[in-house]
Amino acid sequence: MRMPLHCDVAIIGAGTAGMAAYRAASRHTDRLLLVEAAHFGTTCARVGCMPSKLLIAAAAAAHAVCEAPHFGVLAAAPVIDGRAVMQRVRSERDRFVSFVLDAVDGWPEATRLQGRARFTEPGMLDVDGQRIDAKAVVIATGSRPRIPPGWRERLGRRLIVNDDVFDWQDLPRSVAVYGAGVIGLELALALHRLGVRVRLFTRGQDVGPLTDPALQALARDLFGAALPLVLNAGTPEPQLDGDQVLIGGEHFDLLLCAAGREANLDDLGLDTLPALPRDERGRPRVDRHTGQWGTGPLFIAGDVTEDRPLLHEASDAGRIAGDNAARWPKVHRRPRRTPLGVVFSDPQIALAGASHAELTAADIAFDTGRVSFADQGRSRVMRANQGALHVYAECGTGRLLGAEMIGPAAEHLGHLLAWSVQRGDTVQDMLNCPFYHPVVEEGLRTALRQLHSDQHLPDLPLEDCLDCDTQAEAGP
Ligand SMILES: Cc1cc2nc3c(=O)[nH]c(=O)nc-3n(C[C@H](O)[C@H](O)[C@H](O)COP(=O)(O)OP(=O)(O)OC[C@H]3O[C@@H](n4cnc5c(N)ncnc54)[C@H](O)[C@@H]3O)c2cc1C
Ligand SMILES: NC(=O)c1ccc[n+]([C@@H]2O[C@H](COP(=O)([O-])OP(=O)(O)OC[C@H]3O[C@@H](n4cnc5c(N)ncnc54)[C@H](O)[C@@H]3O)[C@@H](O)[C@H]2O)c1
Repeated sequence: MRMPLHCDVAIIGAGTAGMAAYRAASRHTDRLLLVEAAHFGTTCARVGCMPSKLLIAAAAAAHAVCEAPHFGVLAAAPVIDGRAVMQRVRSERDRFVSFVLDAVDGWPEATRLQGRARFTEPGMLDVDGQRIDAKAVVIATGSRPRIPPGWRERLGRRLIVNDDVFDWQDLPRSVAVYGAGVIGLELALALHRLGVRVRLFTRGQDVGPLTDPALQALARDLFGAALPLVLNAGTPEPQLDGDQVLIGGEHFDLLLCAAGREANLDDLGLDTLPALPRDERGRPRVDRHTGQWGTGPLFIAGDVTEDRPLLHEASDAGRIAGDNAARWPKVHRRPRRTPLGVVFSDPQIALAGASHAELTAADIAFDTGRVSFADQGRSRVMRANQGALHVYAECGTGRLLGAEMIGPAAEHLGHLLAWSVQRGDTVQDMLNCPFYHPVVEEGLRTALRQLHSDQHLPDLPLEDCLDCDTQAEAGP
């Protein structure tokens, strides 16, 4: 039996959250252990954010060629060299991963351990036979794709998940995609634009994360026109037919399952610990300002918590958890940022601040400012004049609460809106800011002006407000 390793903080999982936890904890102690079961390099760099955006960039290049004739620029239909597309995706992906690996390699070797960690009792872990005795533990084990029961057994290697896509040597001829959440939507659109025969199936009728019913309906229309989409498919029963997958009466080379993700919590030996608080859906009930789970020296961060599973959130949560694990028992409460989510589809989607669903569920009285991009000047110039933006502000004060949009430049407008929500701006504060011409942001100004006029808030003194009505002063 090997002697246990003793440390102040053990971190399980070397993804974005685990690495942030390691960096934060290392400011307090060098008695650290970072345990990784599979690959160092993070989900984001290896099989998530970065390679998916590389594939989307190739799809955008192909789409631009298809669009060129609409501008009077004649171009032949693009020829997609699938091997070259995937070569660039893999080599750029490897470059991003190498930066992460360089960071990990820069940390003392004695603080890194390869193996699968499980609790055997509070503060005690087993990593493939090596015992670890830790004063505090951070769980940062991420998540994995959810696969309907029986699909793996039935379809074998014809069933794939996002991880598999980015190791392709060439593009396949056809892919059925199941799940129209963020991953399904981004990958299905990219593959479709790269000439792969795609059909996107979704269990219900929602496409992407928009919660505003009018915008969700618009998303269904826009994406239904952009690619073959089957709504309300339930949970289909795909079959293997020769070397093809048969789903919805159609054959495909592959079935890409993008039906959400499951937290990597089940194989951690948590049953050896005193009961930990969970919500009604079984998710960890965590104080997101401390990262503490329960009352002892146990912290948890990143996608494993199923709370805003995004890169910047995993990084923030990891930092808070690692810092507090090392400070234990002196736990500090830290602020969190305003929610911001972006989908890199075309058109893009953004959610900033509180969503329509959250405002409605919380029974908050809010007004909505709306703009359609169909006739928005700059959007039309670019032939990107699709979609709409809804901005939500508190009744009575005009304080900006949140926004949802599908349309051009959503990744940028989403940032402006999230920053304004976080600052506590009112609609008037935003209208007081400069808007250049001609830019997509002018669409935001239209929505804000409509919201301001609908809210019937008293005008500010004229010396404080350039936009305020001068009628009263001017007289009849
Ligand atoms: C296809 C895709 C695209 C995405 N695109 C974006 C995007 O554009 N923008 C964005 O903000 N977010 C995006 N995300 C989400 C983002 O990648 C995640 O939020 C982030 O990577 C989560 O980091 P994490 O540290 O929680 O988990 P991970 O990075 O997954 O790290 C968890 C680690 O824990 C390890 N582990 C698990 N169990 C154990 C164990 N028992 N012992 C030891 N180690 C263990 C795993 O091997 C893994 O390395 C995307 C995700 C996917 C899948
Ligand atoms: N651009 C980005 O920032 C980006 C890109 C990709 C992923 N991500 C992050 O990764 C997370 C995971 O992405 P995702 O697409 O896996 O999740 P998701 O929550 O966005 O979508 C999951 C989809 O699967 C469906 N679904 C859920 N349970 C199902 C079941 N049992 N059977 C069939 N369908 C089911 C849902 O209805 C939904 O359409 C996202 O929530 C997002 O936070 C972000």
